Amino acid sequence: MPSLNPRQAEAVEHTGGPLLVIAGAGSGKTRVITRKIAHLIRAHGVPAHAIVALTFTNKAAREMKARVGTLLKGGSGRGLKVSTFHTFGLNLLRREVEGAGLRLGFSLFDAEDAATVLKEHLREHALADAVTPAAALARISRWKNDLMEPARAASTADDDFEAMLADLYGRYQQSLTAYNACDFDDLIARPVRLLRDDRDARERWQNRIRHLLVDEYQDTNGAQYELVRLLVGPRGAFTVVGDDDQSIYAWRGARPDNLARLRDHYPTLRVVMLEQNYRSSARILKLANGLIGHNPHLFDKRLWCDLGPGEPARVLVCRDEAHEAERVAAEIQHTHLTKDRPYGSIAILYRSNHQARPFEQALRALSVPYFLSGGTSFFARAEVKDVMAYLRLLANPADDAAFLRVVNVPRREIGPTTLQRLAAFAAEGELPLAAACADPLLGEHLPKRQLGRLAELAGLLAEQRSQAQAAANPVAAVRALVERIDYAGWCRDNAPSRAAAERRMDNVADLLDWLERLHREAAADAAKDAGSAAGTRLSDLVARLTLLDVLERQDEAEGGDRVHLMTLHAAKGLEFPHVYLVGMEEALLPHRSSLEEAEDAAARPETVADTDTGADTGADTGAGQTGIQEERRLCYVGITRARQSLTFTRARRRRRYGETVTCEPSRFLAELPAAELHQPDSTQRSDAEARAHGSAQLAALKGLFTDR
Ligand SMILES: Nc1ncnc2c1ncn2[C@@H]1O[C@H](COP(=O)(O)OP(=O)(O)OP(=O)(O)O)[C@@H](O)[C@H]1O
Ligand SMILES: [Mg+2]
Repeated sequence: MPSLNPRQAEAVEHTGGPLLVIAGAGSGKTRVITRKIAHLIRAHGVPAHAIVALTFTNKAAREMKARVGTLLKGGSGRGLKVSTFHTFGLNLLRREVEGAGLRLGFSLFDAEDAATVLKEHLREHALADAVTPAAALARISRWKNDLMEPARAASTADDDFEAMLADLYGRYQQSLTAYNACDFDDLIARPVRLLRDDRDARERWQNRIRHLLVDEYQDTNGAQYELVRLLVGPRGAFTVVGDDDQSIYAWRGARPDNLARLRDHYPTLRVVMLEQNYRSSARILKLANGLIGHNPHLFDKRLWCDLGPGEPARVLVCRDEAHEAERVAAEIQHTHLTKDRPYGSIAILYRSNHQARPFEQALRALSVPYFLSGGTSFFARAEVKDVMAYLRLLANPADDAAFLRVVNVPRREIGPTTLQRLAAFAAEGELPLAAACADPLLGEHLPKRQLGRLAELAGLLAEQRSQAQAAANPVAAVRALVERIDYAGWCRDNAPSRAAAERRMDNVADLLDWLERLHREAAADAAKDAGSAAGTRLSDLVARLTLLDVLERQDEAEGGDRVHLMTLHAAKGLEFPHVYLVGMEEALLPHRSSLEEAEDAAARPETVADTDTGADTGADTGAGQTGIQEERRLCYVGITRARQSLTFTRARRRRRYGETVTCEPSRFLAELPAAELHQPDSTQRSDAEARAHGSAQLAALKGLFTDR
């Protein structure tokens, strides 16, 4: 098997039973997955549609599909299912709608929709001061990720507060059922429940899937663990690959000990460790190993490489965030112009989205093209949410969250009192709000004028809905609706400027075009996959759209030679020749929240003693350290993205909430082996600035030639 080392080949060829590949960053875990898929199809004749590969981001799924595509020439990979866990769950629910306790055309609620539902319940029970919707949602999410139903959550609650949240959880689930909606966590929890309780469904799926592969397995949560187990069944034909040192989703319920649990559940589990790193130079690897050595480990791993020592890593100390950004931007431009370093080979990685802004400004000022993953989501924009809400209502008339969003967009003069009466009436009759609007009995509760407005809205929705259902292309009906409500006019009247109004309409146009494209794709899929009852219903399109996060969308616009800007979370699994890991300061990385957790723990006398236990191993195992450990893993993920060069930066001061604060260097810098780090002394600051100046001149010169 070419270009696989013996261990990798062993992992690829072991196709009969359960297999775990546990290995450090850059050791070829993802390569094992793609090669194995190709091997199963080519050498074992497994049909592509009987293989399921699961990842955590849309980008990773798409890349994997593309890689397998190049390995398998000539269409034998068609029908292969590579997707995120959530997309897989959605597809399963669409095929098993009734068994899963849903009705056709169910809605997918995002975090904001879910918060709207919770807010209603909090208000109704006068709990708005007790807990925020976001905090309640986080707790509910953890219960769901641990597969705890509301009743069990209530019976295991330790105190009144937990009991109150468990009660809220129950009400929230009832609302979702009434709205015929799922939230993101349900996309995993519902399939698990279905497969657990319904033997026929379970056998159907187990027969359908001949081999299941999971990348980044360390980030699976309890529900995802169960889902994998139920899908593979007793045969256990699966391959999972992971690295406990790269587990960075504990805050979302990820359980790296899922790696260890596998051994208990599958006694025949084969474990393969990979130790050769093919990605990074020796110095980068030493830094990575040095840092992660401060964490306790589930598995002991050694990583080596034969790529040579490489360049020393640097730490640039900057005055403030603007200086940090300018220095990095200037250096990027300089190396691009003088060393022909492609912009696309460079990544700027940071802990939190808000850190991106100064870098965007600085790069723009130097006309360096860049590409930002994440940031304000396309789907968080008001105009996109408005049109999406209309879409959702057309797809699912019971979607009350969508109804409330658009009832006065454009303005219909339907006031809060009217809405409250409508809601009370709807609740009494157990009707969705949109249906209540058209109910003949509503007239007893509302004055004529208000009634007329509501009826008009209901009529509009019903009419467009039947058009959407009748049309071969439901997107045309959506376009017609946007025209009919004169959404463009509403934008003009409500945007702060004409330019802003145009931008909003551009986004709406983008959304519609995109929907059109998805519709075509879905139609093609349905034609190929005759077993799917999915078709191209509007609700499918809406659900697909909701699942695509901003990364996906922006990836489409990617292309061209651009610097990558992204968070450490988004960078997982990726690699870049040159990496800038910026904002290496306490409170940024490690993130403030993890520091607070550590402080809280230290303040509790009974746990203080525990902090000593890690001392002899050098590992950070003390109380309150789990957050810090996760931050350390994030830093490890960042370092191990780099192939050739790695540059850390930090600022001495930074503006935070409107005031300038002094910043401490990140503790992680001190944990790195000093011999591998080069810290140019601060007089070089002016150096970088001089370079920036020189670069600007060079750029101007280059421009002179290329413009002609
Ligand atoms: N046997 C090999 N020969 C040559 N190159 C390899 C080999 N195995 C992996 N690589 C290369 O090493 C790099 C890292 O591989 P890959 O991304 O699969 O690692 P990984 O273990 O999944 O990393 P991460 O933990 O960051 O996800 C890739 O560029 C890949 O093409
Ligand atoms: Mg990988």
